[in-house]
Amino acid sequence: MKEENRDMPDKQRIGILGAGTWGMALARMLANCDKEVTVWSALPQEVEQLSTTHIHPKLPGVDFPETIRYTTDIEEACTNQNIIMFAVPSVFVRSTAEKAKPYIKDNQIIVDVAKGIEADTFMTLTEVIEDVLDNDTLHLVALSGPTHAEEVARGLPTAIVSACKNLDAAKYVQKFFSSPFMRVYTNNDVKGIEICGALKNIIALAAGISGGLGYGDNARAALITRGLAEMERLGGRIGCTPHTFSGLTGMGDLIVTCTSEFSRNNQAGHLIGEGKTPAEAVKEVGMVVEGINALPAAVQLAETYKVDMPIVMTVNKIVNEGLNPKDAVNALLQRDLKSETPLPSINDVFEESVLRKTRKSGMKRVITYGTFDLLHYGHINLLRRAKELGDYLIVGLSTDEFNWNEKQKKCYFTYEQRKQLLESVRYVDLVIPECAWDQKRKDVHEYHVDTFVMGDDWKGQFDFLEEEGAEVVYLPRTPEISTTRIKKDLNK
Ligand SMILES: NC(=O)C1=CN([C@@H]2O[C@H](COP(=O)(O)OP(=O)(O)OC[C@H]3O[C@@H](n4cnc5c(N)ncnc54)[C@H](O)[C@@H]3O)[C@@H](O)[C@H]2O)C=CC1
Ligand SMILES: O=C(CO)COP(=O)(O)O
Repeated sequence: MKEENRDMPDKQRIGILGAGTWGMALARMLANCDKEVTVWSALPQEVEQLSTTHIHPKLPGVDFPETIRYTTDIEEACTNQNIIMFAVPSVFVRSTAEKAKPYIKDNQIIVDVAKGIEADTFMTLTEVIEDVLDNDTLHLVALSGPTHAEEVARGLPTAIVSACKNLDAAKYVQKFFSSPFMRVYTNNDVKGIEICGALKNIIALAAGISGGLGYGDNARAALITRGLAEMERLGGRIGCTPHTFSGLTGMGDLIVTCTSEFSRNNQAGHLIGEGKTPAEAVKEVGMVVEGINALPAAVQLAETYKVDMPIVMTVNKIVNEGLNPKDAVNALLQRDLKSETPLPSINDVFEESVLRKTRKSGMKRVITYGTFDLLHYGHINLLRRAKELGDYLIVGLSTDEFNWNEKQKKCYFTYEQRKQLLESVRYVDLVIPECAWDQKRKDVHEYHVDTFVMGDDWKGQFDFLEEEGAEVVYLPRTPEISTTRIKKDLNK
């Protein structure tokens, strides 16, 4: 981060995009901390009302400093600012970024405080902004935590997290937003922070629905705890840091949203539990209910990553498929009995920590696929050369079902036996199941693969993986040996 861009001669300045309750609560806090605050809104009547009354209709009893400037001109809000902050509801983040794009300078710090995941792209909101602005010099920060606008606007103690891959930018935002009543922490797990922010809203809908049905604190505590387990499971598969989920943006925000009378998601859920339709509930709340917006992406992510998320799925059935809330809760309770998540083994922890590292992290990951039945020196030659292309070798091992259904091939050794053999080869770091031809594209992303390796009998057939960012290498096979040959020779 170039420090000189932050050295502005006068007061520190911020342009806030969005004049809802959260944008305005932060505008008030920052203006009271002597920051120069400009608030942009897409709605001219909102700008008119705020600049004449200095009152926000959804934050009654809160007065806003007259120093705050209001505008409908996004160029004015984005020009010459230390920070530009996105505070519009998630569905408007992309269109607002498109409007702001011409006025964003290099090295700009951009903070997002909205919580959600875009429905069609499954991008988190800093990813959406990054996608639109398409400028490598920008610093994108997610600012998130258990922070109801109604309390921040009244100066009540609050803690929040400034998350950015660039520590200097995270610290800059930490300092900028620290106030006598707001304590700001840093974190570099941006994806984890944003996944937490989006998913906790869905769990809060569930908590509200439960309350609306007349269920008590026990049910709410169960939903919070099991909801957190669902968030952690998905986060773990995506590669987020486990600790994030027990932090302010995970457990903290989940607690506040599932228990507070101020929560829009909790309120909407309550109304749905009492029998209102989701549309009626959203209308009655009168502010954005992000849990509903986040449902399509959450469901898709759970299905794509094959993560069990029963609470999220149940809320989706109620909100989007018209399932009766009472029946839905009964179905949730009647599921197969199981244990609470077991502690991962030391090996799992190690694998997780390796696989979480993204490409360009310095560790080069290689993947290869095959059946590896009757493991022989030709296999070992291939595995050794594959490992030499990087630091960490993953083997996608064809399952017995896949071999039988797709290749009409029956192995001598079972999948578990073949897996055990491969795991004892010193070149192999991880064995994963290969269950379908088309999983390779997904694996390349999920395991942050740099190099895809196959024997040269497959030459040309996997070149399409280069589009996914992996280098594709075909290694010459050891000519005189193969499993088929061994079987044939033994049958002589
Ligand atoms: N309210 C809260 O306590 C907190 C909210 N958040 C997040 O902040 C985001 C905003 O939430 P709120 O301020 O509560 O929402 P809100 O419902 O109060 O925001 C409505 C605002 O959206 C803006 N808007 C309306 N139509 C627009 C358009 N076409 N284009 C651009 N902007 C438009 C307007 O300024 C309007 O006032 C959400 O993602 C929410 O999850 C995060 C933390 C706390
Ligand atoms: O994110 C929030 C509090 O941290 C706001 O949650 P609600 O949108 O449910 O009010």
